[in-house]
Amino acid sequence: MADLFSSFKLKDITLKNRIAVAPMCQYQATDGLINDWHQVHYTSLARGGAGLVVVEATAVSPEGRITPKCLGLWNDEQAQGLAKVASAIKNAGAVAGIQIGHAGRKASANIPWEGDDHIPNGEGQGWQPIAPSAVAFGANLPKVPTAMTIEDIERVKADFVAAAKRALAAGFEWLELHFAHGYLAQSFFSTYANERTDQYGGSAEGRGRFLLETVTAVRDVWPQHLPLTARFGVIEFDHKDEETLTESIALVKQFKQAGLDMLNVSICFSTPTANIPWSPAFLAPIAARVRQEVGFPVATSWGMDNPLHANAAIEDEQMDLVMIGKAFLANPHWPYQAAQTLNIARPSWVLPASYAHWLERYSTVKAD
Ligand SMILES: C=C(C(=O)O)c1ccccc1
Repeated sequence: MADLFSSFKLKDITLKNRIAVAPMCQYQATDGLINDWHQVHYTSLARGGAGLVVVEATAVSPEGRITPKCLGLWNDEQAQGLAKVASAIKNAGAVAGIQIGHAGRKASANIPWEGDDHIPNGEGQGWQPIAPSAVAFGANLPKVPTAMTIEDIERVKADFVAAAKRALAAGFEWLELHFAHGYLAQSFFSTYANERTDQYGGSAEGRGRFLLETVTAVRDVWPQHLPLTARFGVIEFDHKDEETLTESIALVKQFKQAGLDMLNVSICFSTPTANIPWSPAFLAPIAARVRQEVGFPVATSWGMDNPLHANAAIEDEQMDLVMIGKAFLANPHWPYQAAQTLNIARPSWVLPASYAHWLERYSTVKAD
């Protein structure tokens, strides 16, 4: 029976444990380029003992950024910078992953601690968002986006393909498509956002077409021996959950047929009216249902910070990988804390030798 510290092989990539650092936007970039913040941030997380580190939502085009301070992978200079991050993650003993996405109607926003709202037209570094339909998210993101033409749709799919190629060239070995959290791909599938009457709207098949075509197009350029994954919201918590789950799982089955290797199960975040039942491991049963019905590996995050919950989710085969987010910001060595909590032998050795040696030696903790 696998546990949190069992290895995990997906395609030709083997993770040393089931702990992944979830992608978490840092909002520290200028023109989509990394800087010292990202280099230190990801290197320190990778040294913390996780098997996989997934770099934050990285935009496939300038208008695909959530905020002006988001990372990008739409040019070679950005890829060259990210190559240093990928190398540092791998040198620290983790697999280097990256999430690529497009923010859609949630784009052109101020960073969370500077408003977390759409940048007013004509002010600062804002731009006009694009989306499946001219329907605003609402609340703090009231801008009405421009409805995408078929040419726009083709361009954005090509942007995903180009970003995937750049991620590969930069040395990443794990790719996650950002299909969650009310961003562009999620919004194509959402009836809250997609009012199209063409082949990219209407039925669940029509609303899923952009996502499925993007998986197919990226799979064609992402090597078969490397994991291609997606973070996808399968539940909205809007009192229509069974309908959303049923439609979402049917689409995920098509993703699998198109070559997706794993799903990072998340929340739709397509409407400000959702009532999310925040609680420890609350998505684990949802992840287990996707894993069971689709028949491929899943991960999830949100409330998985307790090592006992994370370990149980793996032991009980609810999921194959646990995505830990905020807990890593509070403690970059979370795997060491988890190893102690789970009574793993010589827990300090989940960390690099330069740390493990001192943590284990001259211990002042009286052995039982
Ligand atoms: C910045 C986010 C992302 O990149 O997905 C996000 C947005 C909403 C909730 C959680 C995370």
